[in-house]
Amino acid sequence: MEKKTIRDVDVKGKRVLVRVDFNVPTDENRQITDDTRIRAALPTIKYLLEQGAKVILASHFGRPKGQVNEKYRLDQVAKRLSELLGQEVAKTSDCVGPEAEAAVAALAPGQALLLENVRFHAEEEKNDPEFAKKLAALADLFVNDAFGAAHRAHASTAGVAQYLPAVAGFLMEKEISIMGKALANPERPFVAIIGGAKVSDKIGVIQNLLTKVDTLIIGGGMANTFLKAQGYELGKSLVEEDKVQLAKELLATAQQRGIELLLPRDVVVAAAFAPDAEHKTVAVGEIPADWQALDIGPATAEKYAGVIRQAKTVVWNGPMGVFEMDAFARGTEAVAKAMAECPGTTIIGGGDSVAAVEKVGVAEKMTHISTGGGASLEFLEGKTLPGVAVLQDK
Ligand SMILES: Nc1ncnc2c1ncn2[C@@H]1O[C@H](COP(=O)(O)OP(=O)(O)O)[C@@H](O)[C@H]1O
Ligand SMILES: O=C(OP(=O)(O)O)[C@H](O)COP(=O)(O)O
Repeated sequence: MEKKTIRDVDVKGKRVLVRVDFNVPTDENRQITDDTRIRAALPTIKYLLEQGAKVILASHFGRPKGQVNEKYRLDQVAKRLSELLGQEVAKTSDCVGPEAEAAVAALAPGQALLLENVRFHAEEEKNDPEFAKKLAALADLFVNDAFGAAHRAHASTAGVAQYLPAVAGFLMEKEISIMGKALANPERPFVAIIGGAKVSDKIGVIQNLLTKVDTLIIGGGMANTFLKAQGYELGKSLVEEDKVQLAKELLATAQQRGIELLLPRDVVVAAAFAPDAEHKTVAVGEIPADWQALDIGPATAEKYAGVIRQAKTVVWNGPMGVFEMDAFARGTEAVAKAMAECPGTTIIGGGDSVAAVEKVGVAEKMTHISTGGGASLEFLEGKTLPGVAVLQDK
């Protein structure tokens, strides 16, 4: 369903409440270590300012559990945003109440302010209607640009839309249109690569993708459970014993539907789960009893890369191995490089895979890198995201 966006409404002179996801990583000195999410919201913010709107930004930051916590104030974010916009962005010390109301009343068209962390109020995550009403009372229009938080049915992501007309910002529009098109109407061959630690985290994603893709590539720790389902011995590798039966069913489903499901044929095994552990490449049938598989092997990586390069649409979520340790990062790097070489639509679904493409230095080569980890997973599961559902249809 196509959603109305800020292009479809008149915003001139209006007070516009924009929910953004400024939940950025910071270091121990509260300095922002990656401002991607702030940059990603700039097109929406700049457009609204240029159109003469009064822009009121709201975001969560961390998980302060409904209480004021100095560690989770948004001052650094307001500072960085001011630098990126080239204009001062005021910041309030609470997201509702007299100070916030006064700050909004003082806004001129073309000015922006950032409200304090909405999660300082327990009512936010409870999606409390009275709290949503207070937030809504600050504005004339609600714009949701927080794709990364769109899987949360909270007051500032969903509740406010009960009281204000609600439309999508440009980031939200981009996320749902690129990933939506890939799922609904992909150019084929459509290849999905799913990795990461556990099958249990991605059951829904695999099930949904098995109704859409031509080829499903599986790597990372979760591949072990599938290999176990095929009868291989995995030694000390991470295997979810209680998911082996499910893996068998998923393998059968793929076969029935004529979907190619690729699993590792060789793996890098290590004598211990450590960066400097002794390691070697073996065929999947030859994993020593005391060793563990921590990466896909070179033959598997080459096979996967070949399939990825030929694809017209590729979606990737989750690393192929323990890529944080250099010795077990080759498989993930090979997938990242193949994605960069693929001339089709290439989509990275958040989480660790984003870190992997950045490490390899190929982030700019991707068609789209989602700003949401959990949100993109739920999107790929085919779920309706609450923060999207509340927006007006076109
Ligand atoms: N073979 C493996 N054995 C153990 N852990 C693995 C293996 N392959 C990948 N991992 C781990 O999986 C983690 C990422 O999993 P996950 O959180 O599911 O991915 P994402 O964040 O991309 O969704 C990484 O920390 C990585 O080290
Ligand atoms: O960082 C986020 O999620 P992500 O790590 O899954 O991308 C979002 O800002 C959502 O945060 P939350 O998981 O505390 O609701």
